[in-house]
Amino acid sequence: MRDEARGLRDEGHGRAASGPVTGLVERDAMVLRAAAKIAELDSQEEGIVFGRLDFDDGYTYRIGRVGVRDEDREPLVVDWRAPAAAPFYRATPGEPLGVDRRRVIVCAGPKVVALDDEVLSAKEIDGVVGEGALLRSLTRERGEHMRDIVTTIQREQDEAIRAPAHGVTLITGGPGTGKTQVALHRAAYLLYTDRGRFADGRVLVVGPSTVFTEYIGRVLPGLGEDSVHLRAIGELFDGVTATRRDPHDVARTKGDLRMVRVLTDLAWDTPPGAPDRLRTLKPDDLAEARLEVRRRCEARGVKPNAGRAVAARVLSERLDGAEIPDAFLDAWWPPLTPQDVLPAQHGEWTVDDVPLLDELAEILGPVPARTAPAPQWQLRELRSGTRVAETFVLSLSLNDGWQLFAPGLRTPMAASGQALDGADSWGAQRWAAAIILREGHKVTGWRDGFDPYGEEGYVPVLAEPLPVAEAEAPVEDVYLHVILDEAQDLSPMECRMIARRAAHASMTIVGDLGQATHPLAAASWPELVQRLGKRGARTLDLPTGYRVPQVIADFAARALAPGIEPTRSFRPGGTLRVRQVDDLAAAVAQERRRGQERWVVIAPDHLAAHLDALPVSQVKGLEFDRVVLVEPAEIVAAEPRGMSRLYVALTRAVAELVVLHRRPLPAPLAG
Ligand SMILES: Nc1ncnc2c1ncn2[C@@H]1O[C@H](COP(=O)(O)OP(=O)(O)OP(=O)(O)O)[C@@H](O)[C@H]1O
Repeated sequence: MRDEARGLRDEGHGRAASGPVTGLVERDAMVLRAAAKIAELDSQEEGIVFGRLDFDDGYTYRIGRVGVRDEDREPLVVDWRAPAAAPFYRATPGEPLGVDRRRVIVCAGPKVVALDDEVLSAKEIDGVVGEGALLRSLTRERGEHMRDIVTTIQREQDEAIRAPAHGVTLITGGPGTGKTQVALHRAAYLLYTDRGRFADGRVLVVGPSTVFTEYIGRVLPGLGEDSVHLRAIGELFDGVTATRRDPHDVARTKGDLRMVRVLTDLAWDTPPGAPDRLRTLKPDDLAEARLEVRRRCEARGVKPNAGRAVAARVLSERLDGAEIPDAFLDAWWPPLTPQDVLPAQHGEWTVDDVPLLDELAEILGPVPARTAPAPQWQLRELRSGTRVAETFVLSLSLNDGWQLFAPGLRTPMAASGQALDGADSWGAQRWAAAIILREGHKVTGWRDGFDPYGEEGYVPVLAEPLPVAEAEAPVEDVYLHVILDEAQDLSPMECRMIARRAAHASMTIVGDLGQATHPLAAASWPELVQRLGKRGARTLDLPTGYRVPQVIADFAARALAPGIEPTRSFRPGGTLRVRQVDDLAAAVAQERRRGQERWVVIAPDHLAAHLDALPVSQVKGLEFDRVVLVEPAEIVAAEPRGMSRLYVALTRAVAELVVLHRRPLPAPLAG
């Protein structure tokens, strides 16, 4: 397959650059496709085969990260997402699906280092080897980033990953049940099943924070998928990256649906710095005129940014038909961006501001593009053809052959990729015309001119004057599938922001009501689904925890909200220590010194900086080998859903949890 891809690339490069313009486009497409394939194959070398299924009818096949076929198109390795690979994840001794033996092949680079076999039939099978693949995977060295689980996906997880794409799929489960993993593998699965539909950024995955997206960011590329958009909630509005959250009381106000009304009033309000007099019109008259403009616009569904003409008419009527100067309108009814209306407080927007900015974008409407005509100087130069400054120019450099310069650039056009040697001026013009056409301009003739270095050259006469560079119209995010992780925490305003992006999309909603900490979190899943503008969902529950050992899970479950089932844990081992201390900082330092192990300290937000710890509000979705958790009572006291916040913090440790407290433990933990 590599050879084939390389052949394709070389053939692409070989297509004559001087041929018809379609040749160039084709060449680019071919080279790009081949490069993508080569990159995919290179990235999947490790573990290209990781499984084997032996069926009771003697049939055997191998499972891998990508499908591999021989020269006759016969499958050598089945892609893990193909229907044929499903028994690898679903067969159990109770329901073997015809599988006699499932083998997991563990590789380091191209070398097989271990085999794990599981016999699913009652028959005697020779040569069974290895320990449980899942256990091995759970106990191996962990890195800073989440790694994929393709080799050990469990049955219920597989069912959630392969649920149909359409409609709404709700995946619930306690901490560490693999919800995030399932969400990411599901994205890869959807791309595999319907690449034509979902490729090119049509799948959006939303996570709670940038720390979290950073942590999980390597999983999809590791699965060979790099076209999925992965965003934190604070990154959904273009142009703003928010990482800090507001205190819970502020978050409660900002997350409330009543903000829509507040923002609407703000959007129609007088912008700061607007003039307050126009001829005979005094401040009160202008304020009244503004209300009238709003009334008329709203009656016709015109948004503020499209209201300039209405504003001009209303003012003109009040000045006996006088024309309103552009300069006045520019200041009194300027086009506004959401950031103009809601400037950042203390120099930065918070995550809770992002849905408000997004709402404002909807209320204000797009900022009208100024359709500036080509300026006079440009038309003049295009007509005279004697200067280069702002148009293309083709010149002959003694050392480098024919070169094409683009408007405003002092270097030859990078897009053309090369200079043309050994051609006469006619051949060079044909070559240049093809490249200029690719840039969107038709050449109708050539005149004499100069290149940016003053060398004589040819300036193309273009069918239309070269337009002044305009800001490109923003590409609308049309997503066809939206995956929400930690969805239990979305406020009504955040749901509106997501619903706008998911209007035409099917959805996967992933979360755990037991970990809901937002003051306006939905009380139930149907309520959340409704907030997202959807109806009904197929629900899949993940019952088994793979992160937290049972001792820690049992302790954490004491903080679990009533009515929610605790998770049964698969992970063995684990230790838990709870210590009351006099001096928290000294105790933390002492824990940090213990052994060579890496400890992560989680503390109430207001103590975090002082203890050089992670603020408890930022650990959702993350996991660490060893956790020191400081002062649970203050975590609980800090916010209305403090107990759920504590539950999140208690369920981050994979191996060891130490709880340090000076104040008495919260009642449920002490019990
Ligand atoms: N089938 C599996 N094989 C190997 N490891 C797994 C499997 N399922 C889950 N894990 C591991 O368990 C840990 C928890 O998974 P994940 O973070 O997806 O859980 P979660 O349900 O999203 O947790 P939380 O609710 O706390 O965010 C991760 O380290 C993940 O790699």
